[in-house]
Amino acid sequence: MPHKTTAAMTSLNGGTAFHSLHVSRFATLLFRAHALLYSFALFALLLHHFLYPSSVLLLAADLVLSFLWASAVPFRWCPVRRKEFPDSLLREVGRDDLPAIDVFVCTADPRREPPASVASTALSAMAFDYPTDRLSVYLSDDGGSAVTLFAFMEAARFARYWLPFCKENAVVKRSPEVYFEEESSDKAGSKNLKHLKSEDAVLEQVLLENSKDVDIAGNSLPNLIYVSREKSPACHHHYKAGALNVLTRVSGALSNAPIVLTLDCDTFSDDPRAPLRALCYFLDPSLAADLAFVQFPQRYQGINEDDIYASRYMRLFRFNPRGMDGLRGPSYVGTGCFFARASLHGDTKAALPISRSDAGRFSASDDVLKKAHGLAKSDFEDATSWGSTIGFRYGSLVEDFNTGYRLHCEGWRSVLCDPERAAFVGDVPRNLNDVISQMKRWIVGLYEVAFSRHTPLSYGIRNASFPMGLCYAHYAFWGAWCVPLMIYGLLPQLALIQRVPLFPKVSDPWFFVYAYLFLAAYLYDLLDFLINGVPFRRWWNDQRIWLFRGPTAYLFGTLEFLLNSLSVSAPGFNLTSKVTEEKQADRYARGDFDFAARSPFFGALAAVAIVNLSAVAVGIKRVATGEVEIGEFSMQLALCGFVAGNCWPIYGAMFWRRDGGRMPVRVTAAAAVAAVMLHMIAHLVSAFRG
Ligand SMILES: O=c1ccn([C@@H]2O[C@H](COP(=O)(O)OP(=O)(O)O[C@H]3O[C@H](CO)[C@@H](O)[C@H](O)[C@H]3O)[C@@H](O)[C@H]2O)c(=O)[nH]1
Ligand SMILES: [Mn+2]
Repeated sequence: MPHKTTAAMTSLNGGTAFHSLHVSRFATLLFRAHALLYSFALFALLLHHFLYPSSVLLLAADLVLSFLWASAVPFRWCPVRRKEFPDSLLREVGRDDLPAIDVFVCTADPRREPPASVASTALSAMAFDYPTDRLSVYLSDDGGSAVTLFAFMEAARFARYWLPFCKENAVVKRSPEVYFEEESSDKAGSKNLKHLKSEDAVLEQVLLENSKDVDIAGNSLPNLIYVSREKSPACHHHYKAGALNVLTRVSGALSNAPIVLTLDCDTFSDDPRAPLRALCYFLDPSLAADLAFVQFPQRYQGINEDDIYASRYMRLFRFNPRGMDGLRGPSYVGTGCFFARASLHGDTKAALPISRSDAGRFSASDDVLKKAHGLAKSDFEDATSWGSTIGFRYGSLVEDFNTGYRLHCEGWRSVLCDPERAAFVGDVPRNLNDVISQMKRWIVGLYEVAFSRHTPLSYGIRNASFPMGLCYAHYAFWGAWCVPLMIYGLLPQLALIQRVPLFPKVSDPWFFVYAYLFLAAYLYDLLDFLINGVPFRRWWNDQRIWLFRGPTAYLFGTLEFLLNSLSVSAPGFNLTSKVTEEKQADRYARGDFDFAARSPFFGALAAVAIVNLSAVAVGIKRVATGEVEIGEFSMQLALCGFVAGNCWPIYGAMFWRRDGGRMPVRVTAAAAVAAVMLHMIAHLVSAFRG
């Protein structure tokens, strides 16, 4: 397998190159050839539907599949890889001329996001290999928790030892929690967390000030500021986007750095030179004029060997961004992203390029603090453009996706910074229910963009370019996967049991269209993973989880969005827990699926699994007894065999596992009832038609 492709190297920066761009000709050509053939086959498939109509549902499934396939083409059309040369940057610019950086860290709930870990994330950013007189770290605490504030006071003291220690010993892992690999003592959940109470709940506290505080070696420390914005029932607080906008304003008053880095509370820095890498782009005059953000991919720690829940999101965070980078730039993924502040203020692009020596002046005088206080009040944004045309955008649970998308539509660009060694590392949910819940929230948020007046299908295509609009449409309608997955996961199986053939016989030439479409899609996907050095088993698990999302995250997300649209329910941000119970963690480390929750997701998943298992059993029996001819049902049999094979962990969890990760009996029973009902409906329908 060719791991390296021919690389064309272009220097984008006239004199000293701060970065380079590689276009992989081989991969591009290979994909375009594949895309051409595949689109012919898709046309043939649709033609077949019109010549020999078999089922409207299958037609609907194939139409959605075709849309999702076509909208994913731009991701592979001309992917690029970049490289940064921070040493060249330092030689050219010099440390004293680097622009100031404001780092934003968000946290929301001390029970789900242990304050010690959050503080560790902040410390890892404070310890960046960067002049401390132009580095400020802001924490937004949406939980308004006294424990978090206390943890940050301790962190401020600890920084006096930690920063010189890192620098003297050239430590690369600058998250103390990760460095010491200690289990933080209060991870198991502290019950009596006090919430801060002050007159109006806004609380801002400057914990470290560069001009005053020094470490034990006498060097100055970066600024560290704790912010807890005011929340009131009268105003929507807009979740993380609201928190980020408060930080944007508060930091604007205090330090006003031209570069802003956003981090989730679990995303620690694992490369102290990450800011320098981002600056390789921001300080390149040929890019700077319209560069809104430099995105590092989301990467994670603690994923098990085979990555059973496909937590790496290879397509989402690794492959697709490279493709978008060859267009107008990758989407914003919420963390590990450096912004040009000007782009957040909706400033005209003339405000850029960032002046190199824009050190920003930190001031925390009483006047400034008073002003900042007002900026964090809950009603400050009333009748302003915050969240609509400036700052992080509101109206979607995926504020990151929405914000990046809108910036691209406004003409800004972005760059993917994807060094070999992960620069930022975060946590993944370690039980299946959390994994699915997280994705369900994303699906709802993505639909909110899909069906807004800024829908990528028209607004996006018009404003961000045709291929960018398609990429965004692909994501925005991600939940639509539930249509083909549910239909292909149930209909052919139920029809098999009712003796209704749905697909061409093996002897029929049309059979090859189906076979080709399935195999080519699967093989190409596998190739994508293998070329990128991902072992086969991880790919296998990835496609399995994709199937599992059909009756769970995709379906429930779609239904939830529908209910929200009808105002039956309202969107909510269910925070991903960063705490895993010990037994769950053990199961995850062993690579055992965790079905312990009494979750409707598992009920739906198990129902589909039971239908497929029964179809396999009945189908094999019928073929063995000569009741049906195998050629007529071969595709239906192969399909339920394939799905049932993928469902193996579900059968284990229902029938023979005895450990804590097995499926609750109630869930299994509910699923069995649902499966029986599906069979009855199928029976009635076929009786009615026959
Ligand atoms: O009201 C809120 C809700 C969340 N957060 C913070 O937002 C971050 C992300 O929340 P998390 O529960 O970890 O969501 P995930 O789904 O794991 O996060 C992914 O998806 C989010 C929504 O698209 C992005 O914001 C994140 O960057 C991205 O990593 C965390 O630091 C939270 O503390 C807040 O500050 N206020
Ligand atoms: Mn997260």
